Amino acid sequence: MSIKGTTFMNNNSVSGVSRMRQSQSLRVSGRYPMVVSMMNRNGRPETSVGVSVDNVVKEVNGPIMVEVVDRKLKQQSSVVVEGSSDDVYIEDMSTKDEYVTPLSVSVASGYSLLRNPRHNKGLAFTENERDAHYIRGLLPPGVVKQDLQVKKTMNDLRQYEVPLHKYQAMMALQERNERLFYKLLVENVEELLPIVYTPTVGEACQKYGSIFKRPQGLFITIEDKGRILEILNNWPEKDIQVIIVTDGERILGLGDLGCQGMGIPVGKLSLYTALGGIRPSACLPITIDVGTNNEKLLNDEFYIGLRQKRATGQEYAELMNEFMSAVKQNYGEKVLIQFEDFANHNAFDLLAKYSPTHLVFNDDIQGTASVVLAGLISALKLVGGSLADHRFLFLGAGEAGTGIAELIALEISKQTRAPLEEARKKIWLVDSKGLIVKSRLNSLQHFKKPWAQEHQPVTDLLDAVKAIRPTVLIGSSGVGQTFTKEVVETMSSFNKKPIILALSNPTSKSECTAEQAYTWSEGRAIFASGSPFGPVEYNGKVYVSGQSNNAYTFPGLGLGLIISGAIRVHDDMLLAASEALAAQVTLEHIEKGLIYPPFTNIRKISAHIAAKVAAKAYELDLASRFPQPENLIAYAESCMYSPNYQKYR
Ligand SMILES: O=C([O-])CC(=O)C(=O)O
Ligand SMILES: [Mg+2]
Repeated sequence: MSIKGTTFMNNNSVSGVSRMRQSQSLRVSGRYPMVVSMMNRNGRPETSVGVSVDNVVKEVNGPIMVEVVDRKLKQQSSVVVEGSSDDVYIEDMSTKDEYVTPLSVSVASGYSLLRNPRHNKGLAFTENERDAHYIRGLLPPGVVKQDLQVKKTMNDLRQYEVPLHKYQAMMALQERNERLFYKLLVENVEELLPIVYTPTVGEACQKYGSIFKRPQGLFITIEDKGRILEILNNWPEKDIQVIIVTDGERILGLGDLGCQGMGIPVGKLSLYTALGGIRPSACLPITIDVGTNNEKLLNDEFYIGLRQKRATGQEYAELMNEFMSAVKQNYGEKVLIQFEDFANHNAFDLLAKYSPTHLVFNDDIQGTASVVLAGLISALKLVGGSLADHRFLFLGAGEAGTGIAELIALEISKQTRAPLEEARKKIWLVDSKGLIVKSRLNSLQHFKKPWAQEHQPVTDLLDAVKAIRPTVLIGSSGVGQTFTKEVVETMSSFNKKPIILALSNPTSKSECTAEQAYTWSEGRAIFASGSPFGPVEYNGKVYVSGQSNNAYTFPGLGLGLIISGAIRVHDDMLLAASEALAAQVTLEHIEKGLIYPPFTNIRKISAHIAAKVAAKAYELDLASRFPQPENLIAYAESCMYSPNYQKYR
């Protein structure tokens, strides 16, 4: 063996040190930014020439070659690699030996290795690994491949009939063997998405107090004021790239679940890894607990959050401000913060306040919008016309409703060069008080004001459908069964192919089911929903509907922001994400009435979205990683975390 390597682990991030010989080629690979430095014998950065990395200390994203070409390089020099614990490895090009740095010499071994979900492989540890890492005898003698583990675990999961039990089994797997969890998820995405994500995650949040086993993210409470930085430092990972944060006030359409909203950031971040390829150690779920106004939870003996009413106003704002500053201070300006499931009265303000200074986006306002716009672009291939030729009616004028409306208006305005105010006139919103019209202007919340149209008051959805005669009906109200038979029939009476999107989650909050949409429209509706529905048979024909859920874009959007080192999110990036997603819908899908591609290919879809988003970041001068890769799609793919086991030396 020609490299005498030592590696050591500190808080799960890894440094690999390898002594260099003269004229030796080492290939250092890592999927995400790592720092590669040449050191001299005193442990100082080596400045002598002879190393073909252009800088002595270099931040790189993909595999790089560190090649020693000059005999002047001192024998004692070493290459030091610092990166994530997941993917960094060093390969000696002359011998083709591969060294996986995370598990060498002094890293977790023996029993603690089996208890470390990031490195545990269960029965897949080879004979050699069992000897090298002191685990012989701690496992039964059988050695199995990861593929067989996947097969067995899927068989086990399918034995459970109750979705929540499958969810619990998946969470237990994630805490036992992270790579196996992700391999299952990546390879069975359509089957497992409804388990680790919507709709089952909604039920998991409702029962989170009872099913909670181990912390999967950080809890920061209103009582932690002044100590947020300290709390962030308690998290074992330091190199964080994505944070999803909620305060639990509007979890899906289920309302205020307080601290139990944690299931949402945990579930969404597992999709960042499975669907977008962000390495798990770079993902941090956070729940801000300022109390809850949910009386049922406050009186529930198993509730795990603060037992107090929600803090509001200045107290709330100060906590969020400290949080946002601490995150930036700790993880730098390129950490992505995704706001998730905040109530309307905070969501818009937080986004407006922190967009100019932080890399933030709100998934419910912006993520959902980019997915819906993509679906509409596809649907137009079925119904004809351009966006500007259509009339849109929303039930629900909160985050999703106004967010989608605004992105549609932006796209119309871009396509027709009409002012935004003109474009907005194609879009009508109904809230709990009826159609949003000018006469209500004074009493409207600020985010609804741009949507007040000149029209006489209309108090309910059915009358609004009759009055506006929309071609597209979008539900984002969080109230189930509001697209009644009469509403769908009326839509179908003046549209050959009414576009009906029932976006509210989970399934119980869907404005109508797929079956209702197809039956009541006599098979003519172009339908998609936020939570998944199975195929529906109507009049001897099978209808498959799409899932119009932000899960299609946030993983790819996040990946694009990360690989370009974006420092801000721009609306044009959301439009780019929509266009990239719509471009993945083939004629074959369209002919089946599908306005979204299947989730099976989601990693490829995410790479395309990431590439378009990253390209936009470079174009808008918001990127900070240079040089810009030539082929952004291939680059995005090469950066993705692989759930396959690594060989341990
Ligand atoms: O989580 C989901 O399925 C979509 C979403 O963001 C929401 O409904 O709030
Ligand atoms: Mg959400």
